[in-house]
Formats: sequence, C-alpha cells, structure tokens
Amino acid sequence: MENVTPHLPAGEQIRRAPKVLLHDHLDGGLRPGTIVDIARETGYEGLPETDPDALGRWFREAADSGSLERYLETFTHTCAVMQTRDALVRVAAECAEDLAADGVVYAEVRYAPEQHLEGGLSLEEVVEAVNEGFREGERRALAAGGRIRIGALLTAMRHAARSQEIAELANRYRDLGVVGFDIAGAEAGFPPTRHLDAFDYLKRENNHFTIHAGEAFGLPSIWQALQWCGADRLGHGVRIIDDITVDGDGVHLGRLASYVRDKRVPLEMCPTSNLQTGAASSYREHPIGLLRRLHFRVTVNTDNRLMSGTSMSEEFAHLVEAFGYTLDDMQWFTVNAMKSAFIPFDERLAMINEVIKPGYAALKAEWLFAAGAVVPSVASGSAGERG
Ligand SMILES: O=c1[nH]cnc2c1ncn2[C@H]1C[C@H](O)[C@@H](CO)O1
Ligand SMILES: [Zn+2]
Repeated sequence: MENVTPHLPAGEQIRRAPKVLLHDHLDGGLRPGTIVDIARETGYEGLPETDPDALGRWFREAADSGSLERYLETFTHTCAVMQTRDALVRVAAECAEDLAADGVVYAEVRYAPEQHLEGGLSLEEVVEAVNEGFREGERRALAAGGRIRIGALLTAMRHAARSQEIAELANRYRDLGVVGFDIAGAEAGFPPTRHLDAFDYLKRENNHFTIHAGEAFGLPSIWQALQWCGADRLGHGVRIIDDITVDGDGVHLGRLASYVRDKRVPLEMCPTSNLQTGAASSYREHPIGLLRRLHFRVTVNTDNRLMSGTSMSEEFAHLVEAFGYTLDDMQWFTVNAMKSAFIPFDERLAMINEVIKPGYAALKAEWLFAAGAVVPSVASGSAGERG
C-alpha cells in the first residue's frame, strides 16, 4: 500500500496538471521580448532596459518594493506598448499560448480598456483586438497539442471615473468573449463604494464582477466590496486573516470571516504578488495555508506573471514547498477555481468532470507505470489474487 501514499508533486507534474486561473492581468503578463519588439516598432523610448533578460529582471526587482503603489508604477511600460490593435492582438495571443504551455485549461484574464486608448483606439476596438488575440492564442495552443479557454474580465481603474462606462462595455460584450468586470489600482484612499453605480448597474443586468479588496487595505475594504457592492469574488482578500484569531482555544472567526466562509465567497489569492507588495511576509506565513485548512473557497492565481516572474506552476511549486500540498490539494484548489468562474454552470461542471478530474486521476495513476513499479504483476492479475 505504500505506493498510494500521496507524494509531493514535482516540477513537470505540476506543469502538466490541469490548472484554472481566475486572476491574471493581461498588462502584467507580457513576454519581455515582446515589450522590446513593440517598443522598437512604435518608437516608445521610455523602457528602462532594451535587452529582454535585463528587462524581465528589471520588472521583478522594481515590483519588489513592498508597496502596492510602487508595484503599480511598472505598468506604465507595459501599457505604453499596448496602444495599437496589432500590439493588443499579439499580447493577448501570446498570453493564451503561455498559459496553455503552463497547463492552464481555463483562464479569466483582465485588463483595463481605458488604459489602451492613447493610440486612438476606441474602447470597443480595444476589446475586439484583445478578443481576437485570445481566439488566435487558443487556436495556436490547440495546434501545439494543448488546450485552453479564455474569458476576458474588463477592469475599471479605481482612481479614475470611468467605471460605469466600462461596466456598460462589459455588458455589451457579454457572451462575446467578456465574462465579467473588476476594479483595480491603488486600494488605500479609493474604496469600492466610489463605484457603486457601476456595481448596481451590473447587478440589475445579472452580470458578474470581482473586486480587488483586502490587499493593501484591510477588512473595511472587504466588507464594502461584499456588503455594499455585492462582489461575486474577492481579488486577493488576504486581509480576511485579520478577522481570524488562532489561540490556545482554537480558531475563532469574526462575523465577516464567517460570512466569507459560509457564503463560499471565492478568494483569488496571489501569493508571490502579495510578498512583493508587502501583503504577506513569506510563503510559509501566507494566509492561504490557514484559509485552506479552514475550508475557505480559496483559489491560486498569478496576478502579474511578468512583475512577479511567476506562472501557475511556479505558484503551486512554492505552495507545495511551503505546505506540503499534494496532487489532491492541487485538484481541490483547481476545482474551487472552476466552481467560481464566471462562465455558465453547465460549462463549469463539464470542465470539472471531463477535464480537471480525469487530468488529476491520470497524474495520480502515474506511479503505477513508473520504473520499478509493480506493473507486471498488476497486468498479470496477481495483484487481484493477492487482494
Ligand atoms: O494586485 C493588484 N492590485 C491592484 N491593482 C492591480 C494589481 N495588479 C495589477 N493591477 C492594476 C494595474 C493594471 O494596469 C490594471 C489593469 O490590469 O490593474
Ligand atoms: Zn490583481
């Protein structure tokens, strides 16, 4: 029986495991080489480095400041090279290819259309270019032997005043590649209630939205996002830990933490990003460990693959190392994410039953066929005789 003892998944196994990503920014995931190419083509001269490797390092280091505001400054450069139709198509197609190559089978990728208008595109043209890129990337992934499906989330910037317009845009492109709405940007000083009109509108339209909350600001932000705005999911939500006490008597959940767990509110957790912005101090101390043990609806995400130098596989590898997670844990996070996606219920269910569960079952069965395993005796039926 020792062969069925859960073992820790390693690099290649983590990559091949089907993964679901709900929180990934399009303008936070460009390939450094693509940034350099587009900057050259479009005459953008503001890049801090023009060698792709050096530029990749620059993003990771600049984002490693311990402050969300400083972290966000790095997006000036990525947004600067995402101002034309061709650039948006290319970046979106490569995003789909990169995620598929990393074993992501379903992703919701977000971006703020209002940040891509400087080259004269309209909001609609931005959305259509990104959608075209995602479809192209899905086709290329298929041709390369992978498979991925991507839905877009339209983000409004919380310091700006275009959330109603972006919410209407999300509604117009619903069922046309856009699956929901989000607000992002600096959290302190910009509470989600500033955008109540947009959230009320989306609720009236029976549409879906998530809100970045509980990252750089604490419980009041989470409380507003849920109880005033009606968010379906929380972007990050790590500060919910402030409403949980662990002492000699056990674990005590405050009213807000209880609500989040009881209502199965999905938490889009992004461990590496949280370390960079100071929302958590190490992987081992990241609240995801406790929240998973307490059965919150936790999901694992990348946030910004470029700025964090990460991928879904990297995030899981860190968690495996910090918490000893097994393939069963990975499946649990992945099913949580799929249950929390904004696509229709029947499609989510089919993804879970036809893609995710069989994918993990196949990986879990691999020990049977590994070198030195008991394959001959299983094949000859002796295992059955013994049993
Ligand atoms: O983790 C984040 N918190 C708040 N805002 C963020 C985060 N990551 C990216 N953003 C911002 C910067 C991007 O330009 C914008 C849209 O993707 O969203
Ligand atoms: Zn984010």
